[in-house]
Amino acid sequence: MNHFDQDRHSALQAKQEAQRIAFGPFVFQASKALRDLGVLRAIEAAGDDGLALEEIVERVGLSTYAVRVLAEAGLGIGSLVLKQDRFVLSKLGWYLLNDPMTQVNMDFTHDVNYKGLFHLQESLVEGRPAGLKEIAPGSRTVYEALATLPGHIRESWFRFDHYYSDNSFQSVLPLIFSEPVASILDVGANTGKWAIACANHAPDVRVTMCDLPGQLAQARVHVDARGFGDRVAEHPIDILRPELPLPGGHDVIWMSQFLDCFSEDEIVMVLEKAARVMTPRTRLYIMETYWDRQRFENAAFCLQQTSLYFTCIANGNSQMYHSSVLHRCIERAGLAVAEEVDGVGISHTVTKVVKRQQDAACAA
Ligand SMILES: C[S@@+](CC[C@H](N)C(=O)[O-])C[C@H]1O[C@@H](n2cnc3c(N)ncnc32)[C@H](O)[C@@H]1O
Repeated sequence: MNHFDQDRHSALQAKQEAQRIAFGPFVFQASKALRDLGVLRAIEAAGDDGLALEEIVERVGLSTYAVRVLAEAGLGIGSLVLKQDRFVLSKLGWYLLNDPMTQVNMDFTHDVNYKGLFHLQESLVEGRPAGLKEIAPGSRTVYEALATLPGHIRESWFRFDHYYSDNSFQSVLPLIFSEPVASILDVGANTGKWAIACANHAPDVRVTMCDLPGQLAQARVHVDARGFGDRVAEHPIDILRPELPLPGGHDVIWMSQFLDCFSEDEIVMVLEKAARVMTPRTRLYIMETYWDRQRFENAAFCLQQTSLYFTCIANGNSQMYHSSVLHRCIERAGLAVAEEVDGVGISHTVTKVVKRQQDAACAA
């Protein structure tokens, strides 16, 4: 879906939008302060009558000055409306306050990215995540630091990651289990949520979780707590080390929000590792969010901006890809797309990948 083939702004709108960008950090921080310091909540509770400035002051316990600058910023931002000297919550204010997706995105932006984005240009020029030092000094990638990030940063990272994939897990299970599945290899298992979802869905299925050792230690705790310890195994791996193979013998290989963690050449290397352990009957399912496959422009916008997190914080060389890039990598790895479903969960595409027919014939 192409949402980006028109210049839709009039000159006046374009100039206005340019000022929103010029003051972007002000708009973001003021909105977060209006949310976190209780101003939006107090105004929402007053309903259509809204609140006068001093009434807000009484309810939130900030100075008149602090409430005035914040509330006036909210007018320009559009989260508040001023009616007869009373501040009323707008629809935008309601979303900032109550919409789970907006909350997850704002907290991820603030806790994980905000300070690091100051180093975006350095990251682009040098090809490394120059902003990562703001949250994990001394780490090469965010993934090796995940298990040890400060609590609130870690929490915002995981809430962001899971908000999108959790919503898709339930809807994709029937697709994966539409053919007989005895064992699944979950590459990039993270906290073990997919392994748990599979074990819960199919009473006999066995799952092997692959990830960096730090993540697997956490995943193990979650899996055991759900009582699935006997059917879920672990295979610690740094997938980027070329000499380390993936374990073989699984009917399904599952990679959810995993390949976007790598550059194109690295993706090909990971897919080649998968291809080496695939038989003609193995299905590799890739679940990703492609910005060109989004029904809503807003979703594509979120993904395009999220790419910059990969540039500046995660690893400096990956992104939320255009689907054609992933298709090219699949082809380069000697694999073929058998089926593809868009619109899974909030914004995912699930691609079923198999060995190319002539390669499978040779292997059989
Ligand atoms: C964005 S998370 C996706 C987690 C999960 N599959 C989901 O759908 O929510 C990516 C996962 O890939 C893992 N990962 C990143 N680099 C890795 C590497 N070099 N080797 C193994 N796992 C890695 C991370 O630790 C993380 O758990």
